[in-house]
Amino acid sequence: IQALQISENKIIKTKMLSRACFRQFSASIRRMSSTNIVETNIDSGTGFATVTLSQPPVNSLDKNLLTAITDRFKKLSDDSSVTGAILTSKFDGKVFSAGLNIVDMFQKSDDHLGEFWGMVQEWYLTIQGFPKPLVSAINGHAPTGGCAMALMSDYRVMVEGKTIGLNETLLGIVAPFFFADLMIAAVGRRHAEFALNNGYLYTSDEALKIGLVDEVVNLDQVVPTALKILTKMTKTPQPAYQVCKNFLRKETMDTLRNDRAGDIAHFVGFVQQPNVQKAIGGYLQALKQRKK
Ligand SMILES: CC/C=C\C/C=C\CCC/C=C/CC(=O)SCCNC(=O)CCNC(=O)[C@H](O)C(C)(C)COP(=O)(O)OP(=O)(O)OC[C@H]1O[C@@H](n2cnc3c(N)ncnc32)[C@H](O)[C@@H]1OP(=O)(O)O
Repeated sequence: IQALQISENKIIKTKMLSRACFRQFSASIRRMSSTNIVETNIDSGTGFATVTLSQPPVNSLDKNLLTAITDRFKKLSDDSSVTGAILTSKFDGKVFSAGLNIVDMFQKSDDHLGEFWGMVQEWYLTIQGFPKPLVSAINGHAPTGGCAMALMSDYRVMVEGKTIGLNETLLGIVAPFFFADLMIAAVGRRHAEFALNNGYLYTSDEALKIGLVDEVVNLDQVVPTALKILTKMTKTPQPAYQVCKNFLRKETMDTLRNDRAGDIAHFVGFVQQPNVQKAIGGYLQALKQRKK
C-alpha cells in the first residue's frame, strides 16, 4: 500500500511538472496571427521574432507577399515586446527569395505596374526603416530582390554553396537606385559597380570575401548563428541603436519618400519599353524551360 501511495504521488508530481512545463513552453513561443505566407513566432523570453517567408515555390515577391511582409514588419515595429527579428525562408537549403515576381512586370497595364511598384517602395521603406536589430538567415539562393531584402537587414548569415547578388542587368532590367545604395553601403562603390553593371551573382564564399554577407555556415547553423548575433545586437542600448541606424539610412530613404510618384513613373516608363518587355518575356521563358 505504501509503495502504491509513493508511486501515485510520483505520478501526480510528474503530471503537475509536465503541466507547468507545458505552460512555460506555450508562454515562451507566441505565434502571431499571420497569413500563412509569412509565418511569425515570437519568443516571449527574449522578445525575438522569427519571420519565415513561406510562399511556394520560391518566395517570389508578388503583391500578396510584399504586402504580407510589409504588414508584418510594421506590426513588429509597433510591438514593444519585440526586441529584434530574424528573417528567413521556409524553403531552407533551396531558396531564400527569388526576388520580385517577374510575372508582375510582364505585359501588364500601367496601373498594375504602378500599384506593384508602390508596394515595392513600401516594402523597402518598412524593412530598411525597421528600428530594431534585424538579422537575415539566408538559407538558400537570394538573387535580385532577394539579395536586396537581405541587404536591408543589419547582419547577414548565409548558408554555404548558394548564390546571392543584384543580377538585374542579366535580365535586361536595372536595379532601382535604392537597391544600388544598399549594395554600396555593404560592399563599397568599387565592388557595387562591378556587381551591378555585370549582374554578377556571387557564391556564398565570394559574397563573404567582399562583405556582401557577414558569415557563411552550413545549413543547420544558419538560424542558430543568426540568433547568437541577434542576442549580441540587442544588448546594445536600443535608443542609441535606433537613432544610429536611422541616421545612417535616412538619406536614401528620404530621397525615395520625397518623390515616390516620380519613382513610380520612372519604373513604369522603363518597364513598358518594348525592348525591356522583350527581355523580361525571354527571361521568363528561359526560366520555365530550364527544367525541361
Ligand atoms: C534606370 C532604371 C530605373 C529604374 C528601374 C526600373 C525597373 C527595373 C526594376 C526591376 C527590379 C527588379 C528586381 C528583381 O527582383 S527582378 C526578379 C528577378 N529574379 C530572378 O532573376 C530569379 C529567378 N529565379 C531563379 O533564378 C530560380 O528560380 C531560383 C534560383 C531562385 C530557384 O531555382 P529552383 O530551381 O529552385 O526553382 P525554379 O524551378 O527556377 O522556379 C520555380 C518556379 O518559380 C518560378 N519563378 C522563379 N523565380 C521567379 C520570379 N522571380 N518571379 C516569378 N516566377 C519565378 C519559375 O519560373 C518556376 O515556375 P514554374 O516553371 O514551376 O511554373
